[in-house]
Amino acid sequence: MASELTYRGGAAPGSASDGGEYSPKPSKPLSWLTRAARYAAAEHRPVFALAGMLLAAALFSLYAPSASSSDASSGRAVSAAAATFSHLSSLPSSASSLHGSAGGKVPLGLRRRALRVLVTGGAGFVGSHLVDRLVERGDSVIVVDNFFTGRKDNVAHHLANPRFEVIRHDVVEPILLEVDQIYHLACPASPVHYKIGARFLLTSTSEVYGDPLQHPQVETYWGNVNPIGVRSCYDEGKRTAETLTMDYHRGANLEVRIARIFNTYGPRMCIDDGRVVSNFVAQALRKEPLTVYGDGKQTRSFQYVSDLVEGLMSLMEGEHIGPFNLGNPGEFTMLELAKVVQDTIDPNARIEFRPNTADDPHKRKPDITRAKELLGWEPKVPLREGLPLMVTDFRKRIFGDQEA
Ligand SMILES: O=c1ccn([C@@H]2O[C@H](COP(=O)(O)OP(=O)(O)O[C@H]3OC[C@@H](O)[C@H](O)[C@H]3O)[C@@H](O)[C@H]2O)c(=O)[nH]1
Repeated sequence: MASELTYRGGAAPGSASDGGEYSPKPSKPLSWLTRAARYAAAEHRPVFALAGMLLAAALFSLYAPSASSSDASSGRAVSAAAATFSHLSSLPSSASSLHGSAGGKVPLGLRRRALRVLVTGGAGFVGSHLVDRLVERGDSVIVVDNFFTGRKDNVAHHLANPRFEVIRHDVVEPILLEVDQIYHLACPASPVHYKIGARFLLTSTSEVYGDPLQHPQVETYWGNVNPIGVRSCYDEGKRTAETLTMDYHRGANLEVRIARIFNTYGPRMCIDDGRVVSNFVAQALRKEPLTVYGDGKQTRSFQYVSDLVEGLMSLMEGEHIGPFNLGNPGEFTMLELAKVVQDTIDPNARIEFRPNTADDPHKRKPDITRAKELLGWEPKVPLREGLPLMVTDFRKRIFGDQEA
């Protein structure tokens, strides 16, 4: 079934490995024409040359509409959440151009055309904040979410908006959608599933650095990950997703972007999924002790969700593939974080030490030089300003509106 929906572009070109012949984005677009003409002249077969020209004209007219960016619907690439990676790598090289078709800079004075944007995992914590910003700037947004961890409540305020759609769907299954951009925030068992023409942004993670031996972490660092440990499915899963994303870029000329997201917090975060900020905030509000794992001296860098959303959008709209670290370089030990939570919610909140989990990274802090220079992005909300905003939301959700 999946394969039927996968690739409808004609015969598969050769793979990149078969003698380097396959070049998804030919640097000399007319070289084939010269070769064909030489061949036709040498073989005295003008009829074949004529047929070749007709074929080229037909292909051009087929492709031309998707290259236009002046019209929202004609410029929209057909995106089919269908392909397995092996199928996707056989897409024709003309499926997308690297720059400009899906976003990009708009000259001053011209109104930016509205895009149709797919956000997988758009009912989740980060996804729903991203959806808010995309709707706000005038785009049409389609959310695909299986609601395993996402919540309808997170996007309920958009349901009456004709520019918003939500589809209950697991992204491991094929789906056909027409979009310009794809923000892939869902974290499925198997990674990218989209055929293409749309620009694809993978949300990877700081966990690709594992328990890092370099500090702070720069994007060029390859990481220190235990391949068989209890957290490997997440770490290695995201590393594989990065690999496949880049393979698609190189092999199928897919337009891609990769973000490595560091610890993020804010309103709408899952209350009970065990992350440290949500745990501490919920515990302090419920008058329970704050559970500090290990000695509490391990560090993390905490980014407010609106900063992350701005970073993701700058990455999607910009011209650079990445990977880019998106995180707040402000570094805290877990004991320091507990202190901020005490100061914000309840100075009398007790701390209880618990055994730490296996392979817990000892420290983590993003080097964001690359994002600053190439995306013009840096976080703006310090922990002590962002945390109270999250606390207001948690208070409402834990105790109900009346006690907020
Ligand atoms: O109650 C708790 C929970 C967690 N912790 C500690 O807090 C630290 C952070 O733990 P979290 O589970 O919040 O987050 P982690 O840094 O381990 O992973 C996170 O990082 C980057 C994201 O991409 C991942 O999605 C997210 O899991 C760890 O050292 C953990 O041991 C506590 O001290 N107490």
